[in-house]
Amino acid sequence: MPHYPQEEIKPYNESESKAVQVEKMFDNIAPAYDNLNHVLSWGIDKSWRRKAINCLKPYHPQRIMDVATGTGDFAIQAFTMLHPQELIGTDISEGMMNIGREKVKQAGFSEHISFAKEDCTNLSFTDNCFDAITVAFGVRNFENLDKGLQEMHRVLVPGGHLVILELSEPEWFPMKQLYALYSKIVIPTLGKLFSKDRSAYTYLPQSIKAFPQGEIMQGIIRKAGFSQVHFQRLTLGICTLYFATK
Ligand SMILES: C[S@@+](CC[C@H](N)C(=O)[O-])C[C@H]1O[C@@H](n2cnc3c(N)ncnc32)[C@H](O)[C@@H]1O
Repeated sequence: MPHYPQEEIKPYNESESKAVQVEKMFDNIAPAYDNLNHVLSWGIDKSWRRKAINCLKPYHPQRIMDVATGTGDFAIQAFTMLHPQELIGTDISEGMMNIGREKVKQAGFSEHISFAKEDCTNLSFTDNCFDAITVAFGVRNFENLDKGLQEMHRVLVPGGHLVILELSEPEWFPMKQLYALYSKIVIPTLGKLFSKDRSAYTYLPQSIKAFPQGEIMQGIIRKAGFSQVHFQRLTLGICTLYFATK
């Protein structure tokens, strides 16, 4: 049974599970993902990622997992800024990770960054084994948000940190109105043009709209067992950064 509205928003149909459809969708759009990502966010996603990784700098995490790593941008950026001994990128889409693997190889980081197919709502790792976990634009896609957060909490060491970046809907004029136009017209049109998968880019704004934001998401993260949960709205509320401690 879905607990939150976004768990009912699925890319293609009502019959298959959200996880199966999300995996298919990201396998489909993988070749277009990086270009579209940077075009749709006007490149601002890079500064959001830097801001998120900077939260971890004071703690010098040595073993990091980048959940929903996709094509590996966040993993590569985190490795470059934090120099951990080990960084594992996990995701349910092999199509996305194959592009990430190639980028990691090109960057010469293959010894330090690895990839593994893992559903975050059922991780295969033992308890207390990561110093930090990052997730960029991933939690909105989980079939069961509570389970995903509980699993991340389980595999973090006590005192370890979780950083989440997620897209959000701006609440105030004029960004609220601008974003409404952008998400209804620009995102689906460009998405269809570049990726040939119109459903994927109507799913995107619908899932952002349904996803719990700000104080509500803060409460959900606390409920999974985290303490000191803080959040910060970025770029007038288009994105929100959450930072929590186990
Ligand atoms: C929008 S992409 C984000 C990729 C990357 N983090 C970035 O910043 O560009 C979302 C990713 O979440 C992955 N994903 C969705 N549900 C997942 C789950 N339950 N467990 C692990 N990864 C998941 C998708 O396969 C996809 O690669």
